[in-house]
Amino acid sequence: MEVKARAPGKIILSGEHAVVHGSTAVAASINLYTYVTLRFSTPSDDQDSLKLVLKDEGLEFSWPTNRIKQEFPESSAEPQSPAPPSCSVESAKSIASLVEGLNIPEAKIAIASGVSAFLWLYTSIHGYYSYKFEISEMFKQPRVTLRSLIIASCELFFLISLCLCRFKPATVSFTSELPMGSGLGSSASFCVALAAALLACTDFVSLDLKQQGWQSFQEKQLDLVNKWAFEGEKIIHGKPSGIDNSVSAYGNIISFKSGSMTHMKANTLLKMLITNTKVGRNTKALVAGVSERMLRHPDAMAFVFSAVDSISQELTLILQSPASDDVLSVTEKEEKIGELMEMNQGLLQSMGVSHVTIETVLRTTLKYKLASKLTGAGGGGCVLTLLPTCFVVEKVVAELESCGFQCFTAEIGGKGVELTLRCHLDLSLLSGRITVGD
Ligand SMILES: Nc1ncnc2c1ncn2[C@@H]1O[C@H](COP(=O)(O)OP(=O)(O)O)[C@@H](O)[C@H]1O
Ligand SMILES: C[C@@](O)(CCOP(=O)(O)O)CC(=O)O
Ligand SMILES: [Mg+2]
Repeated sequence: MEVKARAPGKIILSGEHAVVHGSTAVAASINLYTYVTLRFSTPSDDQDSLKLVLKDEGLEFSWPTNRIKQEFPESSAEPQSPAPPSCSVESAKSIASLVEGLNIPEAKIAIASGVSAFLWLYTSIHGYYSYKFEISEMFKQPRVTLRSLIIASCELFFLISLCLCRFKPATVSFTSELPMGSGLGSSASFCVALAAALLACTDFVSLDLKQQGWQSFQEKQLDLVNKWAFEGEKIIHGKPSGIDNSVSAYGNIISFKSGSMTHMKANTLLKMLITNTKVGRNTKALVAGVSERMLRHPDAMAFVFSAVDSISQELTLILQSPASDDVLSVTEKEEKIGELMEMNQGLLQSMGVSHVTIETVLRTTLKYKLASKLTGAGGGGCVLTLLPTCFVVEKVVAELESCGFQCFTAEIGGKGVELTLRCHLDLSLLSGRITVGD
């Protein structure tokens, strides 16, 4: 049995950093995903360890399940509510000890926080919920077919093996279309995809085993995926606002303030060029830098955050206004959005999160009368450029790429996290190998 989940990355149209301090921000999902495949071991695998495979990095880690049990001795307390707990100091120490022994190459040390978030979500979700043990609906159907029998037996076999031990041996593999650490929310999509795959195996989530292809979660289940992913983001970001995991979980375009969000179907079709400066940076350090600046200049920074809030609120109104609004034509809307993006960029500069390469992108796109702003934490990473309707993009892309940057466009505002199940079963009674749902 294999569970595969995919969770999208995001762009922030306005409000990054300020959103951490309570301002409104507007973000949209993009059609670039992190994929996770979770496969619990079967007796024939003869594997008593938890394996993490980071395909893009060419890295593989593994922990014997006994070692994990040693670090996380059984908790006698039953969970009072399904709400996820935060990582305690004690658990953080256990995770650090599990990560320490891995000898992650120095050049790739940034992924240590991702590995820690992985261990936290894996051990917590395992320890917190019981695995589902329900006989397939198919048995209740009047017509029992060979296919329904195979799926039901497969399900039963899988569930029995899951229930036998607390930290189940498994292989968890990740691959992503998102450049890591560049402002497109790879950390959040990593946590959302993982939380979704893990929760899909618990009694909290019911999925249609008969359905092929990607399927979405019900709203209540999605809320839980989002809450767990937020706990994972805390391990990577330190102090996340929650906007990245929310947009990755729910998709769409969202207006987000202090944990509450408004989902928007954009009535204005926005086309954005994304330019990756390829300058690596770390969201945790940048967020901490803005907080320190706020401590040094609380009054001035309060005005900056309040200005960002107004920008995001105005942007929300424009995005929500009807498509055929006679008052605001498409061109007027685009001009207003571009201006708001430029104003936001100015405020991000005053927060100290721009970068010389970001400034180069801004200068280059301005030559073509295009408005741009950094997206995500800044300090390098990606820049957004609004492409007005009918704009021919080739020349500006060529100029940006001649500076060594990488340009691409992405569809925005699509679906959030989704998953798919694959069920394999060897039936010794039958001579051949039968694979169901593959
Ligand atoms: N596919 C992945 N595998 C392992 N770690 C990941 C993966 N994607 C993201 N991460 C973790 O998230 C970090 C990047 O997050 P962050 O600095 O917030 O940038 P962003 O979210 O914009 O990509 C990485 O350094 C790593 O620790
Ligand atoms: C800077 C911030 O607003 C967005 C960070 O996005 P990213 O990790 O750079 O993709 C932080 C947050 O909202 O948690
Ligand atoms: Mg991030």
